Amino acid sequence: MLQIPMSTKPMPAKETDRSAAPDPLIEVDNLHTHFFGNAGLVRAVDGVSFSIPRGRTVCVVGESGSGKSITGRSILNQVPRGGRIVSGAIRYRPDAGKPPVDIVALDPRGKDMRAIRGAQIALISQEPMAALSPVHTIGNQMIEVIRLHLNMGRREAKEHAIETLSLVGIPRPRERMESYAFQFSGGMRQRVCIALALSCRPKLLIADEPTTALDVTTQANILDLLSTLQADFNLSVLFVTHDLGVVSEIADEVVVMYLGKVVEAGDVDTIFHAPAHPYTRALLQSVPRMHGGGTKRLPTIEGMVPSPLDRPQGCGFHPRCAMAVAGLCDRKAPEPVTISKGHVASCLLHGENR
Ligand SMILES: Nc1ncnc2c1ncn2[C@@H]1O[C@H](COP(=O)(O)OP(=O)(O)OP(=O)(O)O)[C@@H](O)[C@H]1O
Repeated sequence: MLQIPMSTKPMPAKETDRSAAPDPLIEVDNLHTHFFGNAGLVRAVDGVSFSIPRGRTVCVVGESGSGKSITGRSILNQVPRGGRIVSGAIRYRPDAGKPPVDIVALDPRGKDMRAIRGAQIALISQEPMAALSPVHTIGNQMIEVIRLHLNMGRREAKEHAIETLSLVGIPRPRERMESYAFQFSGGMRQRVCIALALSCRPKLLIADEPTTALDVTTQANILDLLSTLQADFNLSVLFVTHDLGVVSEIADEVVVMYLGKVVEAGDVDTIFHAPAHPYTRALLQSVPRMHGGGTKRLPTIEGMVPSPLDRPQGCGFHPRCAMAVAGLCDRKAPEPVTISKGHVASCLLHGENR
């Protein structure tokens, strides 16, 4: 069964200026990231393409194992042990109008990638304790990162760290510089992680389920904070989540993944109100509604996500798809089809796939 937590607002709420910037910050182009384990090859990311506009939030959604996190790690050029990017491009354009840097072409441990990771592209994840050192004060951790990337002296870096803690809503930030991670509550600790991630004023924040471990009120506060910071710093955010309620509140664009592939992508209103892929429709139907649902049982998607080691032939979703056509969907792999401007779906029932 899908793990999509109850949200108080399952429908889109975000007002967005859609005069889209033509020059995206990041273009992921036909990316393949694989793991080479004893059990076999796992195509965690299997030909993924999408872009992240400047100052916008792109939410990546899908069931567990669909490749959301590994897509984020690939953009950081920090694939976990046993895996690597095998092909594709990740074009990063820090300066609009200038030629991009291909992150895939950079040595993951080299100087150029280290100058980007953490400073220009930063990560916050579900577990703040994993990102924070238990033996160094918050202040020292922030000062170290700031000095490493921003060429500041210790005193200037300290003031910059205090200012950043204040920006994320840490009370008495000068005093709290002396605290250790365990001395903060869960929500405050996630704020500290956001401060650490934003301390070098990155252009892209990769947020991997950052609110999943938090209670509903703290989650809402953190989402509000991210929206404010995004507007203040023209930050782009890649937000990885299971929770379509969260997506409805924060996304500009949505990328729906299944078995390592993008099955549908488009702006948030289109994905919520005119989804084209049966998987997206099934995900949306499985979200509990606060109003109008009566006592009817909630629909869920039949079946389990197949093992990545034993992928179905044809469309990966066909064994669970209510609309699958025998002899077609179990044989032919769908290509992405443009449904309307900015709206793409990979389904054999659409466009040239038919
Ligand atoms: N360190 C690893 N070693 C081997 N395989 C991995 C590793 N990390 C991820 N994978 C595999 O890559 C695929 C994609 O994993 P990923 O973590 O990106 O999924 P996800 O959509 O983020 O899921 P979740 O929501 O559960 O985090 C899965 O099949 C997973 O088993």
